[in-house]
Amino acid sequence: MSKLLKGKPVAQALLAHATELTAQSRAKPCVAMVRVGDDSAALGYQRSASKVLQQVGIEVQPVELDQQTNLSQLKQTIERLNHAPEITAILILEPLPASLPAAQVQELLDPAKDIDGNTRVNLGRSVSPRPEDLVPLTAAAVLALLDFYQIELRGARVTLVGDSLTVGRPLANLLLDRSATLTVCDSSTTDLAAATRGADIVITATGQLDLLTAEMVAADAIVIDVGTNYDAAGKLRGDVDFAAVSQKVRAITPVPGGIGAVTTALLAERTAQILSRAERD
Ligand SMILES: Nc1nc(=O)c2c([nH]1)NC[C@@H]1CN(c3ccc(C(=O)N[C@@H](CCC(=O)O)C(=O)O)cc3)C=[N+]21
Repeated sequence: MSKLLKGKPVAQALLAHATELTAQSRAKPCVAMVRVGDDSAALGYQRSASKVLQQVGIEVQPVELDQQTNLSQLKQTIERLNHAPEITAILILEPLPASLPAAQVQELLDPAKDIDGNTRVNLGRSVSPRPEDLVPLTAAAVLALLDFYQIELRGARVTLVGDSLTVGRPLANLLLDRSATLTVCDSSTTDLAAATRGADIVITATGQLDLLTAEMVAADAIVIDVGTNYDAAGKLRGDVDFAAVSQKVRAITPVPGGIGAVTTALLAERTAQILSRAERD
């Protein structure tokens, strides 16, 4: 049985900092959460993120729009939030309806309020990140967890499975910035198992249930599961066949209770930081 790399203790440290900053601020930070339609992944994230934000004293303003909302209507809403002084940060929940191009919609955000780090400006900052940058949030959560458990990246053979614009690409940048020896795989990779077997650290961010099986990993590997999928029974599961892989490897993140918990805590810490910096400057 491997060591469990739990997200909870990582999240606790981030949430304690968020609580402290929020208590010191004159105004109350507020996150606008924009949801279009009723997708279950968007709803699930809205629910867990709202709970965590409110726990540390951050207000949440849900902005719930009809499934039929068009791009120009959504643009109006986002521009209003960009200019609203009481809104500290804006999160546009994905997936959006197919009629709305997600990358184009995220690009409407003021990069200074783009808490999830989806605008091209914030994506670009992942190439050479500074501590105050809003680099893509889930990618930053992976680094926060690796750092908390003092997992060395310099010279480590890291195989990243998944090259999405929201997670894989920025995460690749953050890993390269730490001098990892990086392999990036996607759905076109011809021999995925060869790439994962040779890795000291395997990171999955694909949205494919049970993509990573025990035969695909070395016994001394560290496995980081960024996936959030729902199985046939409606249970939250990652990309990794956890039952089998956790019997074999050195260390592994659980789902739930792994990267997801760090992501929501980092969301809270960042929001508190935006307001506290604005009040200081
Ligand atoms: N613009 C945008 N950015 C996202 O980052 C984004 C998104 N849209 N849409 C949906 C997916 C999914 N996602 C999750 C993050 C944390 C948990 C999370 O907090 N999970 C907890 C438990 C939650 C539970 O038990 O339901 C855990 O893993 O321990 C779940 C899912 C972010 N996503």
